Amino acid sequence: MHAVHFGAGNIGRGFVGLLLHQGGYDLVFSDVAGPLVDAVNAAERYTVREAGPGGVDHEVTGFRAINSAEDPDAVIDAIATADIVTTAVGVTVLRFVAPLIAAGIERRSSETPLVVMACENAIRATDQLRDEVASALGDPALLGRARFANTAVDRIVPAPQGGTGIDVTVEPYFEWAIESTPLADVSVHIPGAHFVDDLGPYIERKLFTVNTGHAATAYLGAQRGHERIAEALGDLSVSTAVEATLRETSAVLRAVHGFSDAELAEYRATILDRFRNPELPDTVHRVGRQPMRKLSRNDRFIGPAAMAAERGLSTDALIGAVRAALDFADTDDEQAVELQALLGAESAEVVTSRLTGLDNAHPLFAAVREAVAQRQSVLR
Ligand SMILES: NC(=O)C1=CN([C@@H]2O[C@H](COP(=O)(O)OP(=O)(O)OC[C@H]3O[C@@H](n4cnc5c(N)ncnc54)[C@H](O)[C@@H]3O)[C@@H](O)[C@H]2O)C=CC1
Ligand SMILES: O=P(O)(O)OC[C@H]1O[C@](O)(CO)[C@@H](O)[C@@H]1O
Repeated sequence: MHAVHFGAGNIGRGFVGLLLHQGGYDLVFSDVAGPLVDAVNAAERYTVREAGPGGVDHEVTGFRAINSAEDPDAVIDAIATADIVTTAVGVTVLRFVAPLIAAGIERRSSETPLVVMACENAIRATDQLRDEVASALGDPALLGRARFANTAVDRIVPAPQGGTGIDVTVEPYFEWAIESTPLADVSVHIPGAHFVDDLGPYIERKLFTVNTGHAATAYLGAQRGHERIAEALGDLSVSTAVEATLRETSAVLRAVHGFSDAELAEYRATILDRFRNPELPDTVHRVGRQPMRKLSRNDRFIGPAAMAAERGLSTDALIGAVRAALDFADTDDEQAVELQALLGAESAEVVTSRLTGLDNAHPLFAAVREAVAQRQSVLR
């Protein structure tokens, strides 16, 4: 059995690659970063080190890497005979990998369908990938040669702290939830993954708790001058605001999906403990990366805040986190630079609709516009 995984980065090596290896798949990583591809090919094994209580080390072997920018044909060949294709490249990059997956599907001769799963922080990321693959296929009927399953992946994998090796440090916790219905006629061996009929509640609970909470910690922490996530949560003003933000998203999750107060409270507490892990070298810059994506319509802030506003639930803490995100001016982050330029160039009304995709009649619009106007008054 073999799997092709796009994106040999943090989650690719530290989570998806590790679990596929444990499931018995040989791994072909596909990446566009030349030095990373070379480093993967120079190694016979790498270590995934779980940092924190109960953490153990895992060895990954049986892998190689292909530079898809230099040798796309080799990637297409690998997909043509693969059992599984996964991605962890960032949701905005899916459209660039889709043509390679489509070409691999066209080149397949096996009767067994190819399993395709996008492991990105976004709702229905695999559906987005499937649509891109469909439009890249010469004959749309060939889509029947693949099975596309949405997933929710959860493990904190910080960026490596210097060095050129491919070992990776992760938290001990992980969760990989996979939609089972599209996979009814194929077998997938991933130990530790769990298969669910309806992924909707899982992905929204994950994105609107883990990712809302993590990003809120990053933006509120950066606003108060903190560098590390664990250190930011040690600041009572940050932890109080983050907890209030997550109480608001929990209220939405309870209203929409029927989770109980007790299970949501336990989920929030576990997550905040994970963020506080002092052994994880995680920074506000990594967790806050790409603020425009994070402020988009269906993502971790505007998604739950819109759902709350539509139901007459409180959004004050979520708007506070959005206000902090608007302050995120990391000059090394392309989207942070673009965001600050947009804030300086356009009216609050225009910034709000471009950034969030909200209609100005939406019940959340005025509160976001007010946060934007506040940020602009500081900038001008
Ligand atoms: N790091 C984490 O803790 C988690 C990350 N995720 C999601 O996983 C995805 C990846 O995140 P990270 O691994 O942290 O980022 P990363 O930046 O460490 O890795 C992404 C990799 O994708 C590669 N890449 C970019 N364009 C590509 C292309 N066209 N073809 C092949 N490879 C390409 C990059 O060179 C890089 O090595 C994101 O969607 C993120 O939201 C999800 C859960 C946890
Ligand atoms: O910032 P992104 O790309 O959405 O993904 C990283 C996020 O995903 C997580 O791993 C949570 O699963 C956090 O580490 C982090 O907040």
